[in-house]
Amino acid sequence: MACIQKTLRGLGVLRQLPRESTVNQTYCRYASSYKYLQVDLDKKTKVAHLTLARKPANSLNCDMMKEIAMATNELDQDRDCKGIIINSCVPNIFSAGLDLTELYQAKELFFQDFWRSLQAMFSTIYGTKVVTMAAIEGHAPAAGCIIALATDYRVMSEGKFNIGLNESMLGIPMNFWVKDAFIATCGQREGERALQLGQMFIPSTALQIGLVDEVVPQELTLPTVQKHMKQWVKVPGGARGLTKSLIRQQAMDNLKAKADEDLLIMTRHMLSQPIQNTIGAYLENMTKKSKR
Ligand SMILES: CC/C=C\CC/C=C/CC(=O)SCCNC(=O)CCNC(=O)[C@H](O)C(C)(C)COP(=O)(O)OP(=O)(O)OC[C@H]1O[C@@H](n2cnc3c(N)ncnc32)[C@H](O)[C@@H]1OP(=O)(O)O
Repeated sequence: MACIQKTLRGLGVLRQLPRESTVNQTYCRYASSYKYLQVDLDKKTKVAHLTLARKPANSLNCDMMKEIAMATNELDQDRDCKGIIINSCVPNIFSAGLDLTELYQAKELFFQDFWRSLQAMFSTIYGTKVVTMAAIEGHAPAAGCIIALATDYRVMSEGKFNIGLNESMLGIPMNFWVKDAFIATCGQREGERALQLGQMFIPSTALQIGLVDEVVPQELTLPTVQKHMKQWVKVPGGARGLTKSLIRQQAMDNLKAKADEDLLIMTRHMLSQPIQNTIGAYLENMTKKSKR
């Protein structure tokens, strides 16, 4: 975990985090400092629920990504926490991805903070030693999919939902750590196809390509994740955690070593006029759609 904290500090995201939860009860809430999350730790089961709570679509603004990194880091350090379930309180939407309103016409300094927060959110979830699982009860495009990809196990709801990395379709070129996470999960061939095409998948196809581990009726999504979590946290934490680090350390090291380069490249792309025009047009379409 020292490694995650170092990365977060390096990325300028880690501020003063409370070392321990303030309430010493069986069911403990870390709520006080979070605006866009609900974080509950059940000290009996040692499982936390980190619920994305930014209506209307859980689009990830800069502050929300910082909160997710901080909450994950806080839980990682809590001896009473062995597992984190990430879910959403917005019906039918896990997360709509990056907040396009913050990306549109962003100033360079703000964008840098934004992108570092995205890097930190991913690396904190990806690098935590505790078990992480995603209950995807709705759409999970782009950065919504990235949150899910960073976890250890993903259960998605049946229904007319989409998950995937549609960046190419938005004119946004893929970057290395998202590509690596996708390929580590779905394989080289699927990566070549899905990432170039910016493909989004319905739940059954996401299951076929290994992007999610299970698809179940919506009302069973969270209970299914809770059931798996119960099993995973029974495995001796030291051995499991070290095994997880062993598997993920190379990717973590790469991200740390090349975070500045990633930021430079993405700043150039994301603030370029063609991508800004695409984001502007996309936002206009979304506004028109919601007025209908
Ligand atoms: C580049 C390197 C690789 C990866 C690094 C990470 C990069 C990631 C890039 C991104 O994440 S870009 C964002 C991509 N996201 C999307 O393309 C999804 C856009 N949204 C949708 O497709 C839909 O909103 C939905 C399928 C998620 C939900 O559909 P529906 O239930 O019909 O809701 P609405 O479309 O009416 O949306 C409700 C509400 O939320 C606003 N909204 C939705 N998505 C975003 C967003 N990404 N940013 C900001 N705001 C968003 C939408 O405008 C509506 O707002 P109202 O005020 O009109 O209610």
